[in-house]
Amino acid sequence: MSSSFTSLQELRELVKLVNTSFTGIEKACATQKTDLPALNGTFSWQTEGILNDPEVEKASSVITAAASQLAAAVRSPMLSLFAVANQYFLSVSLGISLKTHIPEILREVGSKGLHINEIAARGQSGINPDKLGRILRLLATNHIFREVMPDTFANNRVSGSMDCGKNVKDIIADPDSKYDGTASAAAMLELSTVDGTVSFADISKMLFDPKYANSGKPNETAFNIATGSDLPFFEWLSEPAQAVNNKKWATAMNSFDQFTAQDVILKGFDWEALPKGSTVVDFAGGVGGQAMILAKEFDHLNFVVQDRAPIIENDATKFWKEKFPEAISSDRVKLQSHDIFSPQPVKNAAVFVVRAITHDWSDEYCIKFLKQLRAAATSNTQLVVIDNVIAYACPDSQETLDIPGAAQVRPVSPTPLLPNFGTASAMTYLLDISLLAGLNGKERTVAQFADIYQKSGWKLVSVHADGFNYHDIKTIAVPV
Ligand SMILES: C[S@@+](CC[C@H](N)C(=O)[O-])C[C@H]1O[C@@H](n2cnc3c(N)ncnc32)[C@H](O)[C@@H]1O
Repeated sequence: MSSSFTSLQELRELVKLVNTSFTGIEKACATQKTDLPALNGTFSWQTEGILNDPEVEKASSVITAAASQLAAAVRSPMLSLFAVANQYFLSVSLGISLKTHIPEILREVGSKGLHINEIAARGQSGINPDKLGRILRLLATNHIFREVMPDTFANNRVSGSMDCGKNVKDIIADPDSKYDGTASAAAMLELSTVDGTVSFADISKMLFDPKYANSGKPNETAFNIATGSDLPFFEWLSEPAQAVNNKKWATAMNSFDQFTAQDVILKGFDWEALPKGSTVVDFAGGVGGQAMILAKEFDHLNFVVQDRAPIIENDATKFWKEKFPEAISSDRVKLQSHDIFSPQPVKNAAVFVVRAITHDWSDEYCIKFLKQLRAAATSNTQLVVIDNVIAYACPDSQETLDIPGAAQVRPVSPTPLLPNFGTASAMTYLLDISLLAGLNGKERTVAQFADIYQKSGWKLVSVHADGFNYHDIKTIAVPV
C-alpha cells in the first residue's frame, strides 16, 4: 500500500501508472483503427464506442484514480476540502443548464458557440444573462461546456452528451414532455439536481434524528423529511402530482440501457441448462426488460414478470404489446401484479431474477421479501440477484472470497492506487448514499449479500462479474 512509499516515490508511481495506461489506450486505438473522442469535440454514441473496449475501460479507471490521487497529494488539503464543500453549487449549476436547455441551444449553433445574451434569450426562461454566464463558466471550468470567447459558450463532448436531441422550439412549447420518446440520461441528471433530490441530499437530518437514525423503513428517510411526504419514494412518484417526474424517471431508467451492456443477464448463469418449460420469475421486474432479453434468447423457458399493479397494468402491458406481443398471446410470458412483501404466488419457479431491487431496501426489508421467495421455492429453485457490489476502500480478505467468482468482483488495483480504484468507482459510492437518502437502501459487499441470504433461508453459492466494474454483478443463491 501507499504507506511504504515516500511522498515523491508515490507520486512517481502514480505518474508512471498514468503513462503506461495511456500507452495502453493508444495501442487499443491503433488496433481498432480509431481515435479517442476529443473532449472539445462533438458527442456521439458511435465515437464513444472505443471507451467500452475492456483495455480502454481499465486504463480509463486507472488514469481517473491516479489523477485524482495525484491531485489530492499535490494540492493544499484546504483547497481540496473547499472544492468538496461547495460541490453542491456545481451540481445545481448542471441542473440549471438543463432546465434552460443549454445543450440543445448550443447544438443548434455549432462549435462557434453563442453569446450569453443570446443563449438566455433563446431559452426564454427569464434567467439573467450575466448570472447564466457565471453558471456556465463554473461548468466550463469543470470541463462541462466550453467558453470559446469571453461570455460565449459552446458544447463540448461532455455537455453534448446531455442533449436530448429535440428542437429548442419544440422543447419550449412543451417543456414537460422534453424527454418523452427519448432515452436521454439528462432526465436522470435533472432529477438528481434541480428536481428535488437536492432537497434530500442533506442526509444529516435523517442521520441525527432520534426516530430516523436507526430506521430501515423506506418512508423514514431524508427524502421524507425534505418533502414532508410519508410515502416511500416509489409510491410518492406514482402520485398524480408527480406525473412529470414519473415520466422523467421512466426515461432515466431506460437511459441506463445505453451504459450497460444489454447481454449482461445472459452471462454468468446457465439459462440453457434449465429444463424445457421452466418458469423464470422477473421479480419486481419493472416492465420486464430482463425477461424480454431472456425470452428472445431462450425459447424453452416461460416467464412471469411481476411488479406493482400500476406498472404491470400500464407500462409493462404497453411494453410487451409493442415489442414482443406473441410472447404474451402465446402465454409464454405472463404479467402479474404483485407486492414483493406478500406471499409469492409462483410456487414452481426455476429461477427468481431479482435485478436492481436489493439495493433499494434496507437489510430488514430485503430479508422480508427474500423470505417470501424462499417460502415459495422448491429445492431446485435458484435465486439470481443482479445488483452493484460495493468494495471497501482498504484491502479486504473476507471469507466470502472463497465463494466461486467472488474474488473476481474486485479487480486488483495497481499500487499505490486505492484498492477500490478510488474516484474511478465514485458512482457506486454516490449511488449508495443517494439510496440511503431516498429509500433507506444500500449497496452491499459480497459478504453483506451472503448475510442477508443466510438470514432469509438462502445460501450464496457463486458470484459472477462481467467486465471491469462493480455493476450488474450476479450473486447466485440456493435454498438452505
Ligand atoms: C430499480 S427498478 C428495477 C426494475 C427491474 N428489476 C429492472 O432491473 O429493470 C425497481 C422496481 O421495484 C418495483 N417495486 C418497488 N416497490 C415494490 C413493491 N412493494 N412491490 C413490487 N414491486 C415494487 C418498482 O415498481 C420498480 O419497477
